[in-house]
This record gives sequence, structure tokens and C-alpha cells, in this order.
Amino acid sequence: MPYDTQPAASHFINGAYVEDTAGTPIDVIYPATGEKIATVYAATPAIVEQAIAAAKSAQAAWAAMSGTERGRILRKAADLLRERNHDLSVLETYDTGKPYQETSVADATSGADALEYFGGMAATLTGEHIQLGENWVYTRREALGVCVGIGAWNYPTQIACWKGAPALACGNAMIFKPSETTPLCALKVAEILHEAGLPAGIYNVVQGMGEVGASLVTDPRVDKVSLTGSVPTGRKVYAAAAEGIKHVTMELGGKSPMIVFEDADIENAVSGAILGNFYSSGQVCSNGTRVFVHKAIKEQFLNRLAERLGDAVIGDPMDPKTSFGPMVSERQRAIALEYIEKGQAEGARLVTGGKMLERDGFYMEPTVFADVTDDMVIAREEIFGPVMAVLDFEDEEDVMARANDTEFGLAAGVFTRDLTRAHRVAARFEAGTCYINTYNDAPVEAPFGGSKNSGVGRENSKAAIEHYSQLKSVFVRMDDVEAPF
Ligand SMILES: NC(=O)c1ccc[n+]([C@@H]2O[C@H](COP(=O)([O-])OP(=O)(O)OC[C@H]3O[C@@H](n4cnc5c(N)ncnc54)[C@H](O)[C@@H]3O)[C@@H](O)[C@H]2O)c1
Ligand SMILES: O=CCc1c[nH]cn1
Repeated sequence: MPYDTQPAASHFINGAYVEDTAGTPIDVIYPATGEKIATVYAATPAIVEQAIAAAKSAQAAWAAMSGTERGRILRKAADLLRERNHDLSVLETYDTGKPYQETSVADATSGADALEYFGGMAATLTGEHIQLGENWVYTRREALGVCVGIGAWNYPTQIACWKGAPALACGNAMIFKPSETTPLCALKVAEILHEAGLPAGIYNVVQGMGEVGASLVTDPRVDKVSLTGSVPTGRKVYAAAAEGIKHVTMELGGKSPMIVFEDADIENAVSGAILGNFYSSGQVCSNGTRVFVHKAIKEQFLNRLAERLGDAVIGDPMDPKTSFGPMVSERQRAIALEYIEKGQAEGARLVTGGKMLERDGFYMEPTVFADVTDDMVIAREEIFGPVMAVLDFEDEEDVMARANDTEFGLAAGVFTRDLTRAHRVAARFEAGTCYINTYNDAPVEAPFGGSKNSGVGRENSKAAIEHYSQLKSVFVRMDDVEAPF
């Protein structure tokens, strides 16, 4: 291994690496080869206790610093992330298997954007003055306290920053538990935040599986939980958080629709469908995996899609020319392959792909099914792999109803040259994040998140501040207090 991927220790608590080998060992596997590249240990109850105690005792002093001071540290961390983008991108590639071509532009850079954006905003977080005649009320925007972040495996650096940056900007402390599949990158985020001047205890990382996450969520000292994960995990975490009446953000799964009308620019629509199905080997929550294509252009769309997929460079993710890497794990690939079998069994037409690749690592072909119908399993369930379902339509009213006929509501997209139709369709989508003539953009300035079963709350943008702070109203009376007796 040309890079040293073994971290100094498994956890980062109170400003330092901490180890406890009594925890369950977790092997970190490089998805491109199947080799073990590191071992970390799941947090024991003693480690969880250390992390919560450290966060709890450090938080008040952090919240008492001015927003300008907090923001300066976050912005310095953003600069360090950018300076080290190459090494961080290499680590992200080892952790996830995503091609360096992607990680070098979409992971540490997206994390840096979040730290810079919320760092810049920290000094602007104020309450308001409300005059009531001679009397008045003022509001204070206050931190929630100790926040727990729990991550999925597809964007480990981005998720660690998208949760950490707004939490810290608002004066909270965070304990972040990465996915057990990709435990490496969040440790680097913690290291860099501390190098930038973050006080010890404000951003901690603990490793582990679901039980570790559950023990954090149920601790009474924890005030907020932000999960990125599947809907079934979201249900459990939301219920556990509800028991303690904790604040939550739930960034969950999806089965998002993309509608391509007959007047769409086909080349752009194909690009959108590629980005929305095959970027990160299809492992993006907001992917538009139900592609509704107008019957008049369906064959043209499919032919061009198949041609463009022929240009995908599948191979060593560290090679900058590689544009399609392995799946994150053998298990995730097996899940995707099972769905492909189900699609074939249910009569969908396999246009391209469908097989695993006979080589080391967890590679499979980018796969497109056509003639998919709404009732097929591949059109209803989240696959979280590179499997696109193309469905036909002829009528806008009909396709809108079908696009919205899902338990999920994370994202949705429309390709058309008719602007009136584009905005009408976007307004009718039952989804939190919508796209017109583009797909899967996720800039920090815009709210990101889902409706229906895809989630609660929003990440990024000014909207995230509402989910990491609370308002206190202070009533001030200038005249006498009138009491009935
Ligand atoms: N909406 C978004 O922003 C977004 C982004 C990325 C991924 N996702 C979703 O994430 C899923 C894929 O990720 P995954 O397989 O890691 O998801 P997952 O639900 O299996 O796990 C997510 C995290 O939750 C933890 N966890 C599991 N059980 C828990 C429990 N009972 N209490 C506390 N924590 C628990 C896991 O250890 C992991 O860290 C997909 O459904 C995808 O759509 C959503
Ligand atoms: O995986 C979901 C979050 C996301 C979407 N686009 C980039 N990151």
C-alpha cells in the first residue's frame, strides 16, 4: 500500500487519538482489491463515556466564544482541507473505492465548502429585538449542546463536515460516528479541525456499528442527533431520539424520479441520467434511479445512453482516468446484483450491464433496464448501486402521479426546454431537492434534504442553522407588573 492508511488510533476524543483494543475489531477493506488496509476497534462503553464527557464539559466555553472566533477556526480548517486535498482524496478513495477523479473534486472540497460557509456565517448568528410598546422582547440564538452525527459510507468526509460545520458554527460540540464500512476519513477531519485551533472536546470521532450509534443517541446528555443512513435505520434512530425529546435531522434514502420530456436536450438529459445513476458507482442518496422517458424519444435516449456508457473507464480508482470504480463492499454489490436478478425475473429489458466483473475488488457493470413498470421491485425499492430503471410515459399528468407514487421524497429532476412546464413540474414534485435540466448538484449554499420517508430537516445553507440552534425569548418589562391580587 503506497499510502499509510492505518490511523494512529481508532477514536479521536478530547483533542487526541485514543485507543481501546477491547472493542470489536473492524477491518477496513479497500474496495478495489478486497485487501485489508487498516483495523479500527469499535468504541467500548468506556470510550463512549469519554467522548460524551469530553463534549459535555467543553461545549459551554466554545459557545461562549464569539461567532467571529469560532468562524475563524472553521475557515482555517477549510483552508487546511483544501491544501491537503490530494492526500484526503486518496484516503477517501481507499475508504470508499470511489475514483480519485471524483474524490479529488467532490469530497474534501465539499467538506471545505461547508466549513468555509458556516465559518463565515458564525459571526452573523443573532437573535432579534421585538418592541412591544414600552416593553420589549429579545431573542438569543443559542446552541443545542452536544450533537451526535452518524454517517453513511458513501461520502465519509463530506458527511463528517456537513454535520460538523453547522453544529460547531452554532456553538455545539459534536460526537461523530462514521459508518463502520468507512471509518478513516472522519478522523482526518477531526485532526485538521484541532490543528486549526478547535478546543479539545468540541469535535470527537468514535467508531463502531449500530450499537455504538444507539448508545450515543440514547444518552441523556445528548441534545441532538443527525443521521445520514437508510430509512429503516432512520426509523430506529428517530424513535430513540423521540424518547428523549431530542432534536433530529434525518438524511435518509430515496428512489428519486427523473422525467425526460420529448423536447429535452437529449445529450444533457443523458448526462443528467449518468450523473444521477452512475456517479460514485450509483451510491448517492439523491440518485434519480427511476428515469421516466417520453415514448417519442425513448429509443434515441437509450441508444445514446448505451454509447456514452461504453466510454466509462472502469478500473483502478487511483488512476485519474478511471471514471467508474468498485462498489463499497462485497455485500453492497451482492445487494445490487440481487436486484438485477429480480428485474430480469420481472421482465424488465436489460439494455446494458448486469454482471459483476471477474477481477479483484467489488466491481460490477453500470446497468440499465428499459421497459420497467411502476410495480416492479427495481422501480420501488432503493438499490443504492449502479442500476438505472427507464420507464416510458406519454402524458405529463400521468407521469407526475407516477413520479410521486413512492414512500420516498428525497430528490427529483426534470429535463425539458419548456420553462413553464419545468417550473410547474418542479412545484408538483413531492421531494425536498429538485433539479431542472441538471441533476445531483449539492452546493453548500442550497438546502439539501428529503420529504416523506426520506427525511426530516435540511443540511447546508442558512436552513441548517435552524436545526443546530434554538431561540430563547427574553421578555423585558419597563413599567410595573400588574397582578390580579
Ligand atoms: N439523504 C442523504 O443525505 C443520504 C446521504 C447518503 C446516504 N444516504 C442513505 O444511506 C443509506 C446507505 O448507507 P448505510 O448503508 O451506511 O446506511 P445504514 O442505515 O445501514 O447506516 C447508517 C449509519 O447508521 C448507523 N446505525 C445503524 N443502526 C443504528 C442504530 N440502531 N442506532 C444508531 N445508529 C445506527 C450505522 O452504523 C451507520 O453509521 C442509503 O439508504 C442512502 O440513501 C442518505
Ligand atoms: O449521498 C448523498 C449526498 C450527496 C448528494 N450529492 C452529493 N452528495
